[in-house]
Amino acid sequence: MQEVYIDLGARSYSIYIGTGLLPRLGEYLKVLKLTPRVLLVTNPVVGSLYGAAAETALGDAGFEVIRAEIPDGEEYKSLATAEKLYDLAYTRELDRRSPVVALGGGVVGDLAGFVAATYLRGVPFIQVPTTLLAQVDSSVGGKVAVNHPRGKNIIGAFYQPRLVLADLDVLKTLDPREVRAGLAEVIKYGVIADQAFFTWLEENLERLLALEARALAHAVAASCRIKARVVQEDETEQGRRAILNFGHTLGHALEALTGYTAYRHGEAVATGMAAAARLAVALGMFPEGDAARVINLIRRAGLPVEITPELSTGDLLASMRRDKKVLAGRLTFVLPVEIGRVEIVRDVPEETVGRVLHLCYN
Ligand SMILES: NC(=O)c1ccc[n+]([C@@H]2O[C@H](COP(=O)([O-])OP(=O)(O)OC[C@H]3O[C@@H](n4cnc5c(N)ncnc54)[C@H](O)[C@@H]3O)[C@@H](O)[C@H]2O)c1
Ligand SMILES: O=C(O)C(=O)C[C@@H](O)[C@H](O)[C@H](O)COP(=O)(O)O
Ligand SMILES: [Zn+2]
Repeated sequence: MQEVYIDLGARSYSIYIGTGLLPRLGEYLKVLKLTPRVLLVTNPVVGSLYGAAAETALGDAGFEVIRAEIPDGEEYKSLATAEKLYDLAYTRELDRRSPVVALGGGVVGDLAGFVAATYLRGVPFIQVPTTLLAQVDSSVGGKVAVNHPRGKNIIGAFYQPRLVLADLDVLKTLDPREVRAGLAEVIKYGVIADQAFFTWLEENLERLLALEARALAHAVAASCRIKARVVQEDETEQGRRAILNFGHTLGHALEALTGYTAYRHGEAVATGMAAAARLAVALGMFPEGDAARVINLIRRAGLPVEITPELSTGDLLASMRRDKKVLAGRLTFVLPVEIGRVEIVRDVPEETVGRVLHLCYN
């Protein structure tokens, strides 16, 4: 088992990564000084696979579990779904020390975290991420949110979990498409912060696609360490944290413009990272050979590097103008200068962005 500690003063916590952790969920919660009633938020897919194990673990430790299953899908990461959870929490008399436990991927985690941040102005929140993407990214760092129909994660908060329990065993039941989507965010860490990790990914990608245990453990822990470092430096994204948004300016536009149903988040980010690499080359910031390495690794992971043709450049630009990184109307991108280092670039000319987007249609 590996522990990654994220040092945020009073909001510090540990991320535990290893096998056999889900059956020990109750033990981990017991030391957090909570009241016994737990709201376990999951979805029908994860609930049928792991809900019973989580309930047994919590029950054995003396907790009373109220299980809430939200429908599966990004389109349900919404205020309407959150409202249903508020109703349940109120009806079942959850108090200020009743924990909300998210058992699922990033959709469950972001939504449950948003409810935990806002119900009674904040109750304890625990992340039990069950997708690769959630273990390497969404369960860590405290961004919780729901989507607006037109904009991704538009309604949200910074609200740190008290604990993250990443059990690698649960990744065995993931659909291969979800493994690939998770790898997009893993590749992101190599590009933004760690050239050696990027090279390791080039050399070990097939082991990860095959869910080889040692490779997975390394990739999850390395990713969490990078994310922890960035979040410790800039918890509420006043500046540098935005590097974690590499590939997301276009990625979020693709998700929102397709009604949150066409792309997995990781697939949209993969397309956005390929476009950002091309944009950095067009701006003379990033060597063409390095862009080719980034795009090639994304392709090898079975992820898209081209935009679905029916989305127009105009619609994409309009959506990207509403990105959260935009200040005073200036389009903002996270762009690589070398593998392992990115810069936050404001005022990228729209004409150049439009030209690069054209290169991204298949
Ligand atoms: N808060 C953050 O910092 C952050 C970071 C990255 C992504 N996100 C958000 O995370 C979301 C994407 O998360 P995701 O990729 O995990 O998608 P997801 O939550 O939709 O899960 C993907 C699919 O896998 C299924 N699933 C989950 N665990 C499983 C398991 N162990 N076995 C079998 N099936 C399983 C789910 O039911 C779902 O169908 C997006 O909303 C994105 O915006 C947030
Ligand atoms: O933790 C962060 O910071 C990130 O940007 C991680 C991203 O992978 C994630 O998709 C996040 O939810 C995007 O945040 P947003 O502020 O652009 O909505
Ligand atoms: Zn992301």
